[in-house]
Amino acid sequence: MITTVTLNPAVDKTLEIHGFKPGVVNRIQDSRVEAGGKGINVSKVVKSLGANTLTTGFVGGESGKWINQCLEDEGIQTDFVWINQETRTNIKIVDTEAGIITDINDRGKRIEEVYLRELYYKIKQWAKISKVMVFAGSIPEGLPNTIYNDLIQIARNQGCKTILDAEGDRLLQGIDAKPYMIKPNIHELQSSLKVKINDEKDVIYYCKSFINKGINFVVVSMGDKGALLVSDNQVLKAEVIPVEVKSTVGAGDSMVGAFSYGIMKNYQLKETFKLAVAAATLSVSKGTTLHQIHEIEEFKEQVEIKTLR
Ligand SMILES: Nc1ncnc2c1ncn2[C@@H]1O[C@H](COP(=O)(O)OP(=O)(O)O)[C@@H](O)[C@H]1O
Ligand SMILES: O=P(O)(O)OC[C@H]1O[C@](O)(COP(=O)(O)O)[C@@H](O)[C@@H]1O
Repeated sequence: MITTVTLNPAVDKTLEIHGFKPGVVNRIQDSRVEAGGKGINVSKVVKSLGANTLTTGFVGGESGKWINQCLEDEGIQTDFVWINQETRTNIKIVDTEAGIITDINDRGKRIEEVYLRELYYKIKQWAKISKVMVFAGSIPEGLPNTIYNDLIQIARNQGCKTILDAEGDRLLQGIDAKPYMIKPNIHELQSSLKVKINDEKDVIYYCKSFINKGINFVVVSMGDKGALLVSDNQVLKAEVIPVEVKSTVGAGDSMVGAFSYGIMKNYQLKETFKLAVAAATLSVSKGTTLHQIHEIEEFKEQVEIKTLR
């Protein structure tokens, strides 16, 4: 089983506006709401691939109940810690004229110590029966900066392989706990390390520094420039598959979902990378809803992976 942990889930509200402009009245053409947050999106992809998945983290209020219900309806097992505050709503504005997406993410409500203790307990229990555990997304106020480091250690001590998708200090602190895999996007890599990345050689250089710290492999997604995978003895590059973009929200989460699946199944890295690019491409062209496995498989045929080293 694959367990995903979202410390800061969200109701994702997407607004499609043709020619969005700040400072004037904008008219919405179309809108939709989805259960979101990085780990939750990962679970949706795992479910689409046909594997069992459970999702945990903090939720509360009517939004929390709604998220929980959506996930259960999709066949995703849930075991959230229920807080006495409302789960956040994140707004995504899709400008259908310019093809630009603007994310407006709420910070999320403060988490009290008592809820954190409950989460630690749940992580330990689920890690015992999970092959892979995914930690993804921002952290709400009230949680220590070392939270991902602590949780990864708990999961690893139970024999679970871990994946971390975070940014800034949370990513760097988490890396010290030696997760099996990390997946920053190129912007997160730059901002976390406070460096300017000029080309692929730079990406590979920084990924190698993580490998030297005990990470098994690093995937850096680069939006419409594709993705790089760096391990101890391989550097792979995936080209992007040109598609009509519906929304890039959750594209990286789809990659992580497919990687967690491939790791659980002990697939070859190259094979898993193909699956991940296919899942991300499908998400870009159709959004972060549940997909059919054959739709992912169809894109997989088109994925080209080059071996750089
Ligand atoms: N415009 C696009 N067209 C086709 N594929 C895309 C596009 N943007 C992203 N992807 C695919 O999704 C993957 C993850 O996207 P990225 O935006 O880097 O992730 P994140 O959501 O973490 O920021 C990319 O490596 C690529 O395979
Ligand atoms: O926890 P964060 O960093 O605020 O991100 C939460 C948002 O990220 C998402 O998981 C999408 O991921 P990306 O922004 O990486 O595409 C949304 O579902 C959610 O609103």
